Amino acid sequence: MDLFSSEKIKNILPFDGVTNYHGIVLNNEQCNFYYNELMQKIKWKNDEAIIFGKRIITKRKVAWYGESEYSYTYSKVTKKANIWIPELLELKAIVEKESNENYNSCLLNLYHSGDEGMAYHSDGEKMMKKDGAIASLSLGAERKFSFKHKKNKQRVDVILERGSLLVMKEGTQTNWLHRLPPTRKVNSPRINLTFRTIEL
Ligand SMILES: O=C(O)CCC(=O)C(=O)O
Ligand SMILES: [Fe+2]
Repeated sequence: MDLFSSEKIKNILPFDGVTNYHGIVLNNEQCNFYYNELMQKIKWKNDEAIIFGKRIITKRKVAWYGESEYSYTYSKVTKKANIWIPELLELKAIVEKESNENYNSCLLNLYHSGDEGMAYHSDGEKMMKKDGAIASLSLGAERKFSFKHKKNKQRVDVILERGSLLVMKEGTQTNWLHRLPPTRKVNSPRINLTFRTIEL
């Protein structure tokens, strides 16, 4: 983060957490380039999860990447990571510079249209660095993203623009849930990358 860009960075949570919206960090050309590369090169798979004891397959596609083929447990199902590809390392470098943090893994989500989303949750898996930053980079369609306070249920919405960066930091996962609500207004795909630190 440099002195001049810090003006546009703001904490969107009113209390009990820091989540900084950095605005657009990739130009139009970079957005098109990485969107197309990731669509083709990522090993997209439908996600499996156990919800209320039942195994479900999501319409949304996902992929985990990192420096080794570590196993990780997410939504109660254990999966194996893929090794970084050059395009992801380039994006990781951009995000690390902008957020002034380091990451060792990335979860990618592909929402084919507005009828795919993600329900309220927080990202506090055992393997994740406690209260570590999670940097969320968005490509493709713009979507609304919502936070809900775990105790008083206060809500905060933010529009995640194409090429934008949102960094969830201290307090966010402990005190707030977040979701990507489904919407009828969007009928084109969105790719989201969340860079994280996993303790291996
Ligand atoms: O798609 C998004 O913007 C958020 C995804 C998310 O919350 C997650 O992968 O944990
Ligand atoms: Fe999340």
